[in-house]
Amino acid sequence: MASATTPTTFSLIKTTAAASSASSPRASLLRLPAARIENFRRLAFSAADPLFSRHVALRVSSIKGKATRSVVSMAKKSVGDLTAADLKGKKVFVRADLNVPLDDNQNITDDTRIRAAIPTIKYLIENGAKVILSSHLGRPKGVTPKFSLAPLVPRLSELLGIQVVKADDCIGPEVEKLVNSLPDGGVLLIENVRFYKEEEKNEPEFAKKLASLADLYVNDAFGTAHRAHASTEGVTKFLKPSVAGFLLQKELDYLVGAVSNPKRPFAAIVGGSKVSSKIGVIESLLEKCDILLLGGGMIFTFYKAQGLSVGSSLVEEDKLDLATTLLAKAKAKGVNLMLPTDVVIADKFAPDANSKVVPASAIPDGWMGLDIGPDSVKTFNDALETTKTVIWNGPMGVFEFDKFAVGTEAVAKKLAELSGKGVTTIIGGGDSVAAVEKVGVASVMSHISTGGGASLELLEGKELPGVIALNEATPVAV
Ligand SMILES: Nc1ncnc2c1ncn2[C@@H]1O[C@H](COP(=O)(O)OP(=O)(O)OP(=O)(O)O)[C@@H](O)[C@H]1O
Ligand SMILES: O=C(O)[C@H](O)COP(=O)(O)O
Repeated sequence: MASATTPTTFSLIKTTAAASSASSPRASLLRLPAARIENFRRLAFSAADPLFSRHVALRVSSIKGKATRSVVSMAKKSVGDLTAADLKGKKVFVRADLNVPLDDNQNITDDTRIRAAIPTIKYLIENGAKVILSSHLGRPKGVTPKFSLAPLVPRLSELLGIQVVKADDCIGPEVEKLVNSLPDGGVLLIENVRFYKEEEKNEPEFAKKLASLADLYVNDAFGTAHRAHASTEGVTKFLKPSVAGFLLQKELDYLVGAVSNPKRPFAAIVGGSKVSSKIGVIESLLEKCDILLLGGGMIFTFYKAQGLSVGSSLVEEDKLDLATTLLAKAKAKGVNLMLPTDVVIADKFAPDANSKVVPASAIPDGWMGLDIGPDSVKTFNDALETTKTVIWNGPMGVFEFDKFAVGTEAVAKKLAELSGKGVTTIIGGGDSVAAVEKVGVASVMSHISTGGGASLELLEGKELPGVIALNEATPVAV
């Protein structure tokens, strides 16, 4: 049975580009309340976006039988589609991304990814499944004790409310023995799959061995969904059904659904170190957003492309033409692309550097820009005031140094304020998530992605191998 907070699907329409223009989904709208018809139109319209049509379907949900709102979901079979009848006594291979940071004493310093994996595991154990839980940790070359998953067992057990059993390997007779002794509703954490080089090489024989432990497969490892590895992609060839976990689904709902089909005005804030690592994201967002705010180290390449002096700020000389092209593209598309008007400059790259605020056009030689200035914060805040959807990827400055964290923290605070007013706020992973957590406003955002690389690839419009490999959801006529 679905838990009280788990949306229960009572109708599902696969909104491929073709389906959205066909008459059947439109006809099915007639049975929906007026407010939800508008929602549906928005969603169906966005099916013209090829990424949306491949990853996303319309899901009309109910909680405890009460019709709620339409939410977008991927057109992949979900763990929520499996009932107790499908799961009781079944061995379920769950791939999660439990790649959490550990300190020198093997203490977990951020358990976000463990907490994010819990709803799927809980759903499975509450429905009587035997869960074989797998993950990678770090990038080990062969068996490396410091990358063992053992330190995760106490926290997992605490969050699940049961004692999680740990295997010393991820394949082999000892693991099989532990699987066979698992009770219904039990959880076995198998060892780091990356202790075998075959994992990252996606070797079919290794995938087959992992798959042989279970009856069916759930992928909830959003953070690793951009990797075609044995435990994320290879196993799906041997386990049917292979379905999406709740976390994977939620990430796609926001990073594909809400972005392809935003409530407007839609603003994107892109920062980070280099323009070269964000080209794909900027180009993709330029197709969708109304306002694009740029910050971080990349702005100096844009300034220099416009003929400004940037002192010793970070510049990618080989991307000057690209910056000019992106500015022209934004103009042609009617996107309001805004660069910071002032910057905080430093006399060295250090936390205790001397600093001052100058207009973007007045960076002296020998000084480098490490944050956006107060005027820019105000201008950005004013621009964000009117928005209904905001996505943020990449810090505004070198936020690791307190002196240069002001711009990034101001954006985090503004997004928290907007979230409180009903604006959809999506934080796209990596350093921006760290910044939001540092400010203590993570819990108020609409969605905080658990994937750095994976969220970036999704925002670039790429398909994720770990998602593509899953079974399609069965369309249900309304
Ligand atoms: N003006 C600047 N000069 C130099 N480095 C900067 C500047 N502004 C931001 N950075 C650096 O950019 C880095 C983050 O860039 P990155 O592109 O990796 O962001 P991200 O996309 O949020 O993170 P991830 O790649 O982990 O998802 C931070 O370490 C920050 O210090
Ligand atoms: O931390 C991450 O981004 C994911 O766990 C993927 O890790 P990887 O980059 O080592 O594949």
